[in-house]
Amino acid sequence: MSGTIEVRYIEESDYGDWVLATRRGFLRPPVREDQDTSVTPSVMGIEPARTQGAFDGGRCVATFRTLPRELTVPGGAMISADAVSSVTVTATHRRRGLLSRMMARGLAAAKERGDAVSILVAAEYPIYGRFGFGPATWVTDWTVEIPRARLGRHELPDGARIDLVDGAEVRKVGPELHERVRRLTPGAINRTENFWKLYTGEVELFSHPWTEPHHAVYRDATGRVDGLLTYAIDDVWDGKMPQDTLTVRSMTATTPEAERALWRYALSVDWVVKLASGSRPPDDLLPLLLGDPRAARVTSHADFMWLRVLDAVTALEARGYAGTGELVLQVEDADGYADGRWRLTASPEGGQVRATGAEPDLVLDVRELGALYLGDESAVRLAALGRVEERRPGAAARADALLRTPRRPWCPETF
Ligand SMILES: CC(=O)SCCNC(=O)CCNC(=O)[C@H](O)C(C)(C)COP(=O)(O)OP(=O)(O)OC[C@H]1O[C@@H](n2cnc3c(N)ncnc32)[C@H](O)[C@@H]1OP(=O)(O)O
Repeated sequence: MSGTIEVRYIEESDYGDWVLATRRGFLRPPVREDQDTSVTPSVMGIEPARTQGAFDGGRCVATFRTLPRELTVPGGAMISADAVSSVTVTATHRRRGLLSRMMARGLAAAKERGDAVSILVAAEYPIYGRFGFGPATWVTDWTVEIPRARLGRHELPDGARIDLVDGAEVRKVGPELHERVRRLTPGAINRTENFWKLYTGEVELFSHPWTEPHHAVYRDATGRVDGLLTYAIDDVWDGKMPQDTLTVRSMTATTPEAERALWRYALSVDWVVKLASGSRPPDDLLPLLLGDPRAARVTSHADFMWLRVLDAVTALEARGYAGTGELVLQVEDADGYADGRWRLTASPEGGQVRATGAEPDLVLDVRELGALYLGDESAVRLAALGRVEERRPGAAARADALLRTPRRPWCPETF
């Protein structure tokens, strides 16, 4: 019975047991006695005050933690986000309400701290809607058949260059580059020092054995680092013919020039016949950069970052709006956090949100607000699905004109 199981914030003395529980929950092989997992908590950046465990007879059987993150919203502002991670329940203890208990406590703590939203990367689609989260960003993975791509000859812009660098150099230039990338990318979050250590293999997580990747840095004519591509290449030969695949681990850039140049570089490495793009924004330049876009086949297209609005006023006032207009939204939130009827007055100068008694234009659950918030989902589409109720004709289209963004939001990493 879940009543006999204690759900609580952990202490340092729980670290070892808690880490083993996350491994069990994520179905990783059991740890042998001679294997040392003691470094894992510091690499993961565990903060006991934000880390819960469920304990049955003193043994950890469920895990849940949150990370303090800044989330870029449309318009370029950054809001404080409670990033949920390491959610597991051991197979013997599933479906007894342990996730529900940890989530209820986690969301209450985030609201109390003043976080405007909670975010997470969902392992499976059906898990988090019931807790008020909606899919806010999506990702597409492509596989490019390079011999069919018709890339043509191409030059770097005058004075620009691409250099292969080692992990130490990435730790020097990567953080500053990402600070610029994330300001330009609604849906992106800040990266910690630990992120860069893991990215470059300076430290390793016991659960993720490391293989050294290649790093290519794009510099513009002034020497400014505008892009970073990290990739691995396998070494496959068929008789005397190379059949290598280049797999992108990460690619971010601050300018379209850098992005185009890094894709072209990756698509023109000798011996490589296939490129696996990794998870990209669905409107990535990649397919249309090819002479034959059909050479890029979609290998996966799925929801990625889910978002739960905790404070409708702060969240909606923080983001930018392309158009000018007013909208009365009735947000239904069973947990009460974002519940209310809100009048949004938006213009390119910003948004103002006030509680109102006026008739609503749209009635929607907080999940749908999460899906709409970063500009990715369409209110017209949700209305057609019956998930947003349009009380005034044309209100969903007006909402789209205010909320949607020219490029789709994207979160470049799992957290
Ligand atoms: C942000 C991240 O870390 S994502 C990683 C999530 N973790 C995983 O996927 C690891 C494998 N799965 C698990 O560990 C567990 O199944 C969890 C954490 C997903 C769910 O934990 P549980 O304690 O079983 O969830 P809980 O009992 O609170 O379920 C609440 C409700 O959600 C439903 N639910 C929970 N998980 C799922 C799921 N994977 N698919 C569909 N429904 C689900 C339950 O059926 C229940 O519904 P009900 O109230 O109508 O009966």
